[in-house]
Amino acid sequence: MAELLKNPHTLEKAQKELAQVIGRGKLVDEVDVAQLPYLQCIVKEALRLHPPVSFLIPRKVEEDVELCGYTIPKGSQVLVNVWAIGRDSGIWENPLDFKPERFWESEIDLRGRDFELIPFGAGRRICPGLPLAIRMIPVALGSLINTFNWKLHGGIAPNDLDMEEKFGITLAKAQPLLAIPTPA
Ligand code: HEM
Repeated sequence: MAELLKNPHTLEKAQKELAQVIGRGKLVDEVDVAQLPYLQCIVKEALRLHPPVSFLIPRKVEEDVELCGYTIPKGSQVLVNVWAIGRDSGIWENPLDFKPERFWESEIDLRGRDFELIPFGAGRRICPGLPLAIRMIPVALGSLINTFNWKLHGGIAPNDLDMEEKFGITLAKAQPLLAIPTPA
């Protein structure tokens, strides 16, 4: 929601897609999501820039491993910084821009298959809540933006919205988002 309110053209584009596919003012149903590719791109882009779990569960290396020219000795603890991967300019063009369109023509998926986008982790300890989350996030977000018009509290201009983050076990917005809904 914060990124959508910071980037009103993206919000408008998502609302337009929803209006065309399910009709303005309606709640999104799980079956609608497959027909809402832009909404799905928004979810990917939000999880790329703001992964709620910024470090994966630590892994321990069971035997010496050679990886990309590095030797990782047996017994090492490996911490995977998903937050940094999502902002790596060697992988993403203009990584700090919120640009859901980067996923339009892309096959990159967030189910742990493409290591540049692993907000749910990967492998044996991948998040078991993934199937629930990837169904519920677009339903909840899509319903919020399709049934209400939104503006920032206190007349804050979109560009001035404070997006600072607070690191903890999960990543949170340092300043809570204050947004005002009016019925669509
Ligand atoms: C946006 C939503 C969510 C995100 C981004 C997320 C992300 C993650 C990540 C990154 C991990 C660590 C995976 C790894 O180290 O490879 C994890 C683990 C876990 N998640 Fe989630 N999660 C989400 C929602 C959920 C939900 C809805 C549930 C439960 C209903 C859940 C339950 C768990 C559990 C139990 C683990 C530990 C799994 C293990 O250690 O074997 N998560 N999650």
